Amino acid sequence: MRTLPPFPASRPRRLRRDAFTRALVRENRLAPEDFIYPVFVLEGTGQVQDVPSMPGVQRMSQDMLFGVAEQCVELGIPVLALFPNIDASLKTPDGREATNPDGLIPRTVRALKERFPELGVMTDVALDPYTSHGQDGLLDETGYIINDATVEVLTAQALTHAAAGVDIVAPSDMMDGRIGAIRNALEAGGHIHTRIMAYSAKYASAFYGPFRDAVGTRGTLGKSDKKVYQMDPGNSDEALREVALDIAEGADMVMVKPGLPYLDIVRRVKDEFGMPTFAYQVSGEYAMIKAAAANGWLDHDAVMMEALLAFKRAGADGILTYFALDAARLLRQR
Ligand SMILES: NCc1[nH]cc(CCC(=O)O)c1CC(=O)O
Ligand SMILES: [Mg+2]
Repeated sequence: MRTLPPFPASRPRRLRRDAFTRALVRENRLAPEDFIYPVFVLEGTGQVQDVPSMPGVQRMSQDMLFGVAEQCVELGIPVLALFPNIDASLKTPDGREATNPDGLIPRTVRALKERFPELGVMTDVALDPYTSHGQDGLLDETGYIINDATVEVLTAQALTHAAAGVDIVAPSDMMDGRIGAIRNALEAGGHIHTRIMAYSAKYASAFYGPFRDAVGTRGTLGKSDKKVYQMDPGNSDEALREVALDIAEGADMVMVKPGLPYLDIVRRVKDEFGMPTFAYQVSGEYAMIKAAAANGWLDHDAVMMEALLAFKRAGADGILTYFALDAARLLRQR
């Protein structure tokens, strides 16, 4: 950092005096194009269910999702991220429904791409919504989550989504080597345009609770955790190794998750690799802001925009956020 002329030549407050100079020198800005909107999909028609731990978020059937997709297009939100709420009767220990070409997600992808070709669609590659135990992979007889056999299923799942026409697959499982396996299979299958957004540095976080309500894995997972594959919250250098591996294996974009408590990781990843870098403002972060605002303890819109701007300042190119519609609407009004 250059040495500055001392006070009173330097008066940093000069540039803060008026809104016009604040705007002129502002280093980071939010735009609707920064957002990816995660949505929860259900079977059926005309279905809309509130998620109590995520006020303002609803699971909905495909037909109800079209209205949301339309709003994204109107507001300039570039991508919808789909997460399924799978019927309990379809959950098995091996999560085989995840590779059903006529499953809920492939059908939803086809329907969305047909009606809204200009809207990007991203899908989650992971087994947790499909397994009867709620883990993101297959278990051995001791209950350990097996890596390589899981990668095979994830690869089949990603191919199923690609065949349905998805634009971006986003493996959120944290198995080793899955990015390379998926990339090779996509190339071999002629899906050369399918982008991979890798959940590269995904931590074993307690902030995912409300999401597990939304996809219905809170019950299946029970008291188990995901610490044998998701990262330890104490680690930072390890995130760089994870990101390096995913880039080497063929990730187009990388992600850090959760968001706000992990902005130091976002900054390190962006500085080290200069890759398109995303952050996931997860369900627990959303729920905290909603709960405080509902109590009148925080100003909802102000805190929402400040938190989202903080991601940009930390170096994120985009943010997965349940606030996408609200924030994009506010940005429109300004
Ligand atoms: N593959 C599971 C998955 N994909 C996205 C989230 C969390 C998203 C959120 O909390 O908003 C999770 C939860 C988990 O790992 O248990
Ligand atoms: Mg990894």
